[in-house]
Amino acid sequence: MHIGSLINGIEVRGEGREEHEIRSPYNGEVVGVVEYGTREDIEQAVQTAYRVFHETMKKMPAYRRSEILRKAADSLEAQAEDFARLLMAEAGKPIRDARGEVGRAIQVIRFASEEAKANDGELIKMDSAIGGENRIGFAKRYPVGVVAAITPFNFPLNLVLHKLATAFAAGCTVVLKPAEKTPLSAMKLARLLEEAGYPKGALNVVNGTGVDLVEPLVTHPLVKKVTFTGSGPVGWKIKEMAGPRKVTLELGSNSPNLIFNDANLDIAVESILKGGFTFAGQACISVQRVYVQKDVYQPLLDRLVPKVASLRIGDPALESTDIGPMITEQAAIRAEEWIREAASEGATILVGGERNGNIVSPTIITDTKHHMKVVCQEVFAPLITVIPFETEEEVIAAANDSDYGLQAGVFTSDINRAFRIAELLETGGVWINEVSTVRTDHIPYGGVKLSGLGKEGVKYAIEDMTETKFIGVRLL
Ligand SMILES: NC(=O)C1=CN([C@@H]2O[C@H](COP(=O)(O)OP(=O)(O)OC[C@H]3O[C@@H](n4cnc5c(N)ncnc54)[C@H](O)[C@@H]3O)[C@@H](O)[C@H]2O)C=CC1
Ligand SMILES: O=C(O)[C@H](O)CS(=O)(=O)O
Repeated sequence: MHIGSLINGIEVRGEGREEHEIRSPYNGEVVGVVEYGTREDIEQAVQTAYRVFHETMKKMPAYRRSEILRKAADSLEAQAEDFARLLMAEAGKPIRDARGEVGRAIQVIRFASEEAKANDGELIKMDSAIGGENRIGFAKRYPVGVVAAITPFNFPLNLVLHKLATAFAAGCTVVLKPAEKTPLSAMKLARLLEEAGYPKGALNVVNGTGVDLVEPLVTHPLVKKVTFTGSGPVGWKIKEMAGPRKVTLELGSNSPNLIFNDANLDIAVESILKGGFTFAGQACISVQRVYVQKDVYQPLLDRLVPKVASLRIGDPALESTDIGPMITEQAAIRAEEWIREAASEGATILVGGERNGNIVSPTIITDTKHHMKVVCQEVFAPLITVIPFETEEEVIAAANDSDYGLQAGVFTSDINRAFRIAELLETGGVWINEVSTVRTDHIPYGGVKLSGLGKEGVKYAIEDMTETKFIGVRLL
């Protein structure tokens, strides 16, 4: 696959644009070539998106947007295996996980198709206010206009769709800057959406690095909303750049998962295994800190360690592979350094801790201290720390002692405790008897503290791509 950027339905390439190879994170094979767009391409893309918003999208009825999205979902379903193989090739995602991502992406488009037809406002009970008698009031939502979308490498299809499908459902137009490590699936998706009926220029994609392209994109006067998913420092910098525009930030975390002594340990172990190691832990809600009540600390480890040790590491193309490569060797080296640093300060590596090129073996660390990077920062690698606790108060304090707050998991069979803790955890979402890593695509999703700002989840993302206008009538 050789791609450029997509502006007004035309793929722009050549004319001095730099070529970059996309290589498999697993074996370094070239899987595609991308030509980086320029600042001028950003200008053209935004101007196009602005024109198409006013000339076309504003006139397109909701039923038509819904139909186009339905067609896009059917088309993605028909090409699901091709997309899964592309995700596997460019991101190094094990094929079973890649298929899972495509399955979710299809659902995202279907949810967006339904939401395109949902109510876009509410009736206000005007006579609740003194002086409101004899009046009718509406709060009606309108699309904001041009949305700038910036996305990360780890879910290169689904997280892109969380922005593209929702913007279209809302009636907005988009300029997308996908992750430079995974632009191929984003471009294939853009073509699919146009074939399904997105008007030319409703979706524009400019490929290249964030350093080069994001500032001119998010500061453009015609951009009304910025939606970013990626790492914290970049996200908060973008928010500063975006000034008065609406901004959604979906950022990282070091998710806490709490296992009480009345929990079903088999379920907890299976869930941690999946939630801590899927896609080599490169998910922002990956299980990172596992707090286990003292009575069940050793029994949990006795069950978990052999299962982690038996995870199959290797070629993401194989159906049997559980753990593939990390996205780059630098990312794997960083994880290895953090593990070594913790070990040198007294932590115990119960399993894993080794690196071979881009691959970090699945790792469990115990005897950690709170200040260690593997505990207090986002590891974004196949690594969990397991920490004992005694009381409910103690574990709530420990879980909340974090700069992040995205999602958490609590395992207990005491429903009163479950709700008590859910109220007290400082995160955007809490699962009971499920790990932090689980996300269905229609729930409100987004962090507090340094984990982000605003919510995604189809309906919630759409709300954030609209402005509410009040319209009142005085009955004469
Ligand atoms: N809360 C959420 O929903 C999610 C959060 N993430 C977070 O994303 C991170 C991993 O993804 P990456 O792709 O490595 O993140 P990243 O922040 O490096 O890149 C994300 C996007 O920002 C752009 N970018 C990078 N550096 C930039 C700069 N200096 N200025 C402007 N733009 C820049 C990139 O080109 C890319 O499009 C993790 O921290 C993870 O937790 C990932 C997925 C979902
Ligand atoms: O959609 C998801 O599963 C997550 O948003 C991906 S990530 O945020 O965990 O990276």
